[in-house]
Amino acid sequence: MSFAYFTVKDRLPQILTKVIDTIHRNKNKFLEDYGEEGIEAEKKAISFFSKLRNELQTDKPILALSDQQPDTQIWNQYLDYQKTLLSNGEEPSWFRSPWLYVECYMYRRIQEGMCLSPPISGFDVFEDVKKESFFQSQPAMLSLCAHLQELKGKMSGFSNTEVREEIHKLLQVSLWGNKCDLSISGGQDNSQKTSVLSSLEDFKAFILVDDMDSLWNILLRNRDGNNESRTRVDIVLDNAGFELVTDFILADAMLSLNLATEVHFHGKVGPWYVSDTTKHDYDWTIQKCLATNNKWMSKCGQTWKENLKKGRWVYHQHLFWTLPHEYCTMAEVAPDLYTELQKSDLVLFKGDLNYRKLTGDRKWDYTVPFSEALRSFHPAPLCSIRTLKADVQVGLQEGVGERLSAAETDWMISGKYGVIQFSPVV
Ligand SMILES: O=P(O)(O)OC[C@H]1O[C@](O)(CO)[C@@H](O)[C@@H]1O
Ligand SMILES: [Mn+2]
Repeated sequence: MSFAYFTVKDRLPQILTKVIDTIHRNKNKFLEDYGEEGIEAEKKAISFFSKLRNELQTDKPILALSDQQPDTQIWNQYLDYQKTLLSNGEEPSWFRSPWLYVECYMYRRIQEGMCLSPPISGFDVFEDVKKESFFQSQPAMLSLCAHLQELKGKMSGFSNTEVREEIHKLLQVSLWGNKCDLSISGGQDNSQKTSVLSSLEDFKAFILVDDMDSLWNILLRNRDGNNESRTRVDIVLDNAGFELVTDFILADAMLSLNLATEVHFHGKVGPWYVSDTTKHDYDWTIQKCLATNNKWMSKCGQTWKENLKKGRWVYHQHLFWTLPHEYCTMAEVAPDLYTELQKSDLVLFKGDLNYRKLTGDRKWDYTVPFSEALRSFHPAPLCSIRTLKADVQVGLQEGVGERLSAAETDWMISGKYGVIQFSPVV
């Protein structure tokens, strides 16, 4: 049984069941906020999601979206396109369509279900689990915040070698932070319990592609350049919770160590793949850090808030990140976003889903160069920072993929391995 099949058959219905439970559990909140209308909406949403789960489990055709959102038409056109790929008038269905498309489609249908259930439409069905995962990983986050503040205290005398070592560390922390997504665990707790910093050396053996020095060469230019030089780094965010805090720590360090002058973050417009970061999650996380009674963490929160105010950090959102499209179509489907990314000196793509979209989720040979798998997607020098949770991997040395496959059947989906994989503009 392929991982794709297992996902659609077991994991996605499980996530829908959790969504239904969550809405049911919040019934009183809806009653308090909206009275009887809130209760009616709760019923409507639950019946929508039960029906959706049934469509999925019985392999019904993929339906066009019926809400009126800015991306509705694009989704429906994409469905029409999927139809053209099938011969003899067959209809795309849940089990007979590409995994990437079906999985994205399910999350888009969840948005549709909420959208069609006013007045509770603004309710984020994954907010509870995202918050819980933040609180569960708080000890691990605290130790990272303490580490960062300590670093700031001593970095003024740092040599480039020391700075390099530090940024390598924080890149790895951000990589392993990607283990903590809630979609792979079907919405179950998957938080970080221990400090990653102390385990980095042990984990090194699991980094299959390590291009950290290519990033370093870009960042070093800013540090060594004159004061007027500007270096913009973009981070295409993945999960809220522990991973987001590791990304904040990395972004903060890049500014503080004078490796970048501005960091631009890209988040999702709505709830996505359970734990993906929305604007609300982003602001909430900074606010929560700021308000804790731990002095290191609250100092971090304060700095991050100021960074936003002063424009050193910028938050962006774009519909494209929640479309099913692979990134080689970005220039055509979302030219404005492509142009925005072209302004960057380095774009970091966090997480597994981004990797699948970068490579088009194809069955590439393990040794195909990353730049080739990106096809025409080269807006700026870019890097994927991702733990392996889906069966696509390129850019490995000859024989490595085969050796791993022989030794561990689940090496591509366990999240145990990771890559920090760079592509220049070619
Ligand atoms: O949060 P991430 O790293 O993008 O992981 C999400 C991944 O989890 C899955 O749902 C299961 O592997 C994939 O579809 C997806 O690529
Ligand atoms: Mn995710």
